[in-house]
Amino acid sequence: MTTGATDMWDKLKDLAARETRIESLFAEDQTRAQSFSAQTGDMLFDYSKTAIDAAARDALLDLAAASGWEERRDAMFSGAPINETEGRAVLHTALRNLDGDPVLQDGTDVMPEVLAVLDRMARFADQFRASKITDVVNIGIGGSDLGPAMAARALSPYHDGPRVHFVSNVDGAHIADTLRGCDARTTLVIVASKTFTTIETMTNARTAKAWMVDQGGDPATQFAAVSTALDKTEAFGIPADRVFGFEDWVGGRYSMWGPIGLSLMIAIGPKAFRAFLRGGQEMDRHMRSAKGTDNMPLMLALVGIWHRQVCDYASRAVLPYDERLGRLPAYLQQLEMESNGKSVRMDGTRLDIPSGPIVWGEPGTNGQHAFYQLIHQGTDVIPCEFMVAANGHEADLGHHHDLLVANCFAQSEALMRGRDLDAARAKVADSFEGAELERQAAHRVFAGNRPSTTLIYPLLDPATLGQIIALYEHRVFIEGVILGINSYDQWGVELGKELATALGPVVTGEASAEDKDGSTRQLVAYRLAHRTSAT
Ligand SMILES: O=P(O)(O)OC[C@H]1O[C@H](O)[C@H](O)[C@@H](O)[C@@H]1O
Repeated sequence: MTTGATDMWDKLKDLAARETRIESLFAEDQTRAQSFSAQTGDMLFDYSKTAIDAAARDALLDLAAASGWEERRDAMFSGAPINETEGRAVLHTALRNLDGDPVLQDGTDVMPEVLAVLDRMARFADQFRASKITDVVNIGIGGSDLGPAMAARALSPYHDGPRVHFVSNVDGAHIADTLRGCDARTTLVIVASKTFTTIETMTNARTAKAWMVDQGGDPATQFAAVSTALDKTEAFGIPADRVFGFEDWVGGRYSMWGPIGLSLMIAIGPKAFRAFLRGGQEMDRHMRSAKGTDNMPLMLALVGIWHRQVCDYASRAVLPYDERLGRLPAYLQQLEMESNGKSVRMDGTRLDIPSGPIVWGEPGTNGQHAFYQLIHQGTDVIPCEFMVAANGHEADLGHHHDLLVANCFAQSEALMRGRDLDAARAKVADSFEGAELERQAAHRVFAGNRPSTTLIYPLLDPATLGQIIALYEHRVFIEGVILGINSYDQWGVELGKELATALGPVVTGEASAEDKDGSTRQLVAYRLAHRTSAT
């Protein structure tokens, strides 16, 4: 790290060491809520309930400027190979560039092909939406599963096509439980895999094919594929007219905007799918044009940097007050942790500050009755990222939504304000006295001063979901640039895959475990001793 950069981090650490009381920032600045928020369109991102004050924000903005994130952004959009360890461009934004402005990759405009594939997807989706098909089974994992699975659930009010199911796990339970509810004669299977080599997906795809043949369906007309590896889809026996290709400049966890989103498009229809893309495109435009504190992805990223790398909080909770965003935390886990969970910088040197945080969460209000205890009173500070719509889709259940919103706002207020010892004493004064009162009161103290942000929007419609996902993608990108890491590779997933391949014949007894460690040998021995069937 350069001396200048070290100084910036040191300055930020000093600013964090002041242990600012968040509530007092509101007392000092009547306009704090407005000035520590960013807005784009109807969407509001409020980060005023954090300890970031004007000095801290300026220092964070200096850090961002020094990282050269804007040049890096422009390089990304212009098709430069910013994924330097794999020598690839990062152009998932082209998939939502609906107006078709040229995007050059190696001197060739990718947009005609992108838009042609989108049109083909739409024709295909319309054809199956109007057919006898009752069920669509998307077989994929990681980036070939989480995006469409998350969005199909998020956008269920727009779902007017066949049922969609998502099978990812190599655990036979997943495909078995899914296919049990489907009729092989009216089911479309989409095999979604960027590489078309992923063991889970290929195993599930072969099982689904055998099931279809066995149950009277026709894989020749009821299978489709989404991949960058067209030779492999052909070898699997899927005719070219039912294969949707994309290029290696789309990372797996950034791929739901293109053909990987086919299952979603069949569920909600091409029009709603395009609205989703349009939302993403709007966020791209905002991220490319809004300056400084007006730039929502930049501010979301800087809040992330402040909490993880400056304040050293190890995790962040994503807490959507929206039941339909139940898979968003899992989606963001891949997006954020696979992108920024790196210990080595782009130049091969060691990262000497923390990598990206642990991302986790569940929808509210459910989490309130489960793990929020620790967020409020545990010894670790966990920055919370709340999100909520001003309106629900259930017009006749407006009172539910009122309660949902009230709970969301109450949590950020409670985290910030806490409850001091006097207030805790007052709570129990009627029931206890003396030493017992003190003891009981101590348990009811909330330290408060726990940071949170809130993202709020009118309604979770397709365009809004597109905005949210693109917002988080850009946040990950900017954080990655500031850390100096490559957010677009994932070498950390390789070793386990290699060892699993080697262990395949060991766990069936065909190969010896003798070169393994004692624990692995014990586990293999247990498995073989208790194995009831050889399949
Ligand atoms: O789409 P596929 O090639 O089947 O890859 C599916 C997933 O598996 C890999 O192990 C990567 O960790 C993910 O980034 C990827 O999304």
